[in-house]
Amino acid sequence: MKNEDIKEELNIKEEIESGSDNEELSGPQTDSEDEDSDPELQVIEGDEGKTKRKEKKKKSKLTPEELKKKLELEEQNHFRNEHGIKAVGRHIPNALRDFNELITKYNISRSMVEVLLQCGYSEPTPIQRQAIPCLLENRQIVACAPTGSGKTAAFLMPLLHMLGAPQGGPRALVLCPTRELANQIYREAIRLSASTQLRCSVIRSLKESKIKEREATIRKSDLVISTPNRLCYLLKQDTVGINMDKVQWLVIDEADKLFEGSQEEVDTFRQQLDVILSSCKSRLAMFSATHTPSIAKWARHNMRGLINITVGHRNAASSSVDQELLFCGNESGKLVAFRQLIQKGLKPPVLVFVQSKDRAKELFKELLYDGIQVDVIHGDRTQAQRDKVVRSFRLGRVWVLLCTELMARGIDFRGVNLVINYDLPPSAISYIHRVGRAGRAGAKGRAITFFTQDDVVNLRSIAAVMKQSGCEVPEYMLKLKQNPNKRKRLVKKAPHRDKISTIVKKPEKRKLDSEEENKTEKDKTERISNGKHRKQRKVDNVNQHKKHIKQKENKLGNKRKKKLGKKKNI
Ligand SMILES: Nc1ncnc2c1ncn2[C@@H]1O[C@H](COP(=O)(O)OP(=O)(O)OP(=O)(O)O)[C@@H](O)[C@H]1O
Repeated sequence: MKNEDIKEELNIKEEIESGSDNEELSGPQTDSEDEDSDPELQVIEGDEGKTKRKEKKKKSKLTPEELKKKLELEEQNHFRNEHGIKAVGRHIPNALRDFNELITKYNISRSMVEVLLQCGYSEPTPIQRQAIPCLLENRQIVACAPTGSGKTAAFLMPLLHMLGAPQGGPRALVLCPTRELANQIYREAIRLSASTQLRCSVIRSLKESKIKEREATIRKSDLVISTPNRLCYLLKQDTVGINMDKVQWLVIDEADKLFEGSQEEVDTFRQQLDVILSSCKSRLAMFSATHTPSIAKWARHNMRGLINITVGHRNAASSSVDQELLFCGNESGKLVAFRQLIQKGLKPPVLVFVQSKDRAKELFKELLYDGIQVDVIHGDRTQAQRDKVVRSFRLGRVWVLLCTELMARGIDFRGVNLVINYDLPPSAISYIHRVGRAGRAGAKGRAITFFTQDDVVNLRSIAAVMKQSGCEVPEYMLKLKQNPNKRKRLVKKAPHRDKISTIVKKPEKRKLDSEEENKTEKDKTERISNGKHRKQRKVDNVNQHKKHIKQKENKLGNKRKKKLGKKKNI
């Protein structure tokens, strides 16, 4: 399947991103400010066809300085091509050759770079090569790079350098969609800021009793990490005196997630973003492994001097994950297939995705006594339980972690060998993030996606993503007919599936039970009152029968008396 088809499948229109050199941070940009209408705009990409187009440009004589610039640009183009980096915008900073350049060119302290090396980061990943210099040169960016490619350090590293010495009070904010991810980013921030005096904090608890305490911590922090909900809640508290005036940088991780969902959810996030942006005048950077038209449009209109960075193919699954589809027929077939995988021997850690909290609970009940160290995480568990499960999984105490979409984005569990999509993901975007929990930081991983006859509607887009990342997919899947309306509905509401259970059904009893359940209250009272009538009728009948016997007895008695009387009279 061609690249264009995949974009169509993902419902993603290729948009022409624009940039402006104007360093003002807000105010709308006109749509005419696109790359074609701007002769100064650089388009740097891994596609040779586009570079050839540039060669056709006027062949005027260049001054030595212009020639030097041109050669440097060509060299940079080549370097970016080698690393699959595409950048669109004006005056794009050169990509990093190595971490040493941070010291020589950007004055980053040697101790900070040494921390990177201690973390095992011997050389920058492609997204780090391009995003770090952009942020260090104060450019607003929208960055799209594969799952597990080091986007977190790509924004934390420059933020921590730019914050410099601690000043007490938030000057950089990182927003992300889940608390688990916020905790993870916080941990990475602590690790990377080890050589500094900077204070980092994550907004965790919103219990009334804890607000004051949390507020005090945040007031002292230089870098704050939060979900939008929690931050907005804190900002709305009358008592809270968090000053956001000093915030210079706002980073939105998993940005497309916060811009997706129902219209209501998107509107809520945009309102939250407005609240946050109105309380600070910061520069903005957005990161994700997937990119949608809505985010491109929003960024084009709200981010001045924007640079769009893409690594590899946009909206592609990580090429280091070996992906396969497994037809299971129906829901009970899935459980059989899962148990067969266990029998063959699963190599932990394994992540298993299901579509809802209820299904996560059902599958957990089923697997609890299967002899594997299994646990479950979903939105109905308390924060303490969720934290404990994540910790146990990281420590290897839990081998198989059952989870919902909650864990699909951003979560970095070292060495996840296998991701099982027990339920087919609702969209290709969700699929990319779920399978991206394996095969991180260059490691190899595997993903198995179960599907049944009912899942065919979503299969083509997922098969297309698989094919693009080099996996084998049956040809017929790429030609399956699609129903866009049904697909959209599935993204909003998970399809109905039979309960995950191997408990043997007792059809007769179950039928009676379900009949009972289906009865309305009126039916039930009618039945009760009918019952009463029947009982009453029975009593009445018995009484009548007794009366009748008595009457007969009486009659007989009278006859006898008369007879006796006659005899006495003789
Ligand atoms: N330069 C580097 N060299 C080696 N490993 C790195 C480097 N940068 C980051 N990593 C490691 O790569 C792993 C994935 O990084 P990270 O979680 O930032 O990925 P991501 O791109 O944000 O993924 P996702 O899209 O799933 O959120 C982490 O374990 C991190 O420690």
